[in-house]
Amino acid sequence: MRLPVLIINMKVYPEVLGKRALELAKVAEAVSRELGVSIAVAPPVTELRLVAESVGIPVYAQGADSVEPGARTGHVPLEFVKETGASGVILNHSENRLLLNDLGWLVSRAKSLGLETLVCAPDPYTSAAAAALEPTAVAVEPPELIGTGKAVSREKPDVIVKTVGLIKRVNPGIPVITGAGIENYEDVKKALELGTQGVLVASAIVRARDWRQKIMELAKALH
Ligand SMILES: O=C(CO)COP(=O)(O)O
Repeated sequence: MRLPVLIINMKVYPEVLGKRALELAKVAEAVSRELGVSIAVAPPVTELRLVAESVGIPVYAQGADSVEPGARTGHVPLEFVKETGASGVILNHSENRLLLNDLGWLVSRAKSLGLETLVCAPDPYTSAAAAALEPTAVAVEPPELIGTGKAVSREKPDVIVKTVGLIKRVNPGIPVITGAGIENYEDVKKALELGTQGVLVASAIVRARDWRQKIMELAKALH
């Protein structure tokens, strides 16, 4: 992924049901082109192929299961994510947590498949542990701020600073991203000032009345 980056996690909000996910991805692509900034999208799994085949910005799966292809009803193995054309996968999101063993397995298997990995973690020490697995990037997201509109960069700047410091000690090559409650231009600016290389945003964009306006506002802070 090109840094700094704005990653839009669409989750499964009703606002992105069906083809609306592709519409949002197209708005993100247009803004990325206009501003020349790096924007990635993570659509619902049911829309992954459609979005990956239709836009020229990086598309991430919101998750994957730690299973090999085979007799696994209802699971999503990494091989199936890769085949949709997605370029990466979000792992261990607070709303979809994994066991450490499974996370380690997924990160290394993704690497061998050529898929990028964004591993989420709720606090600085867990983030440092995630960095030890050598994913593409780590995203620190205090779960209590997710979806609240209270930005991690405003409410808990110490969490970001500590995470950046710890990860530097574990592996200085792993970029730190942050998310939770990010709402406006200032929240993104502050996150970057505190040493991150991007933000992971959901509700402020997905639930905005005007997607383009909100994505523009947040993306401009990456300049
Ligand atoms: O969970 C998040 C992104 O992965 C953050 O969600 P919000 O932007 O809605 O707080």
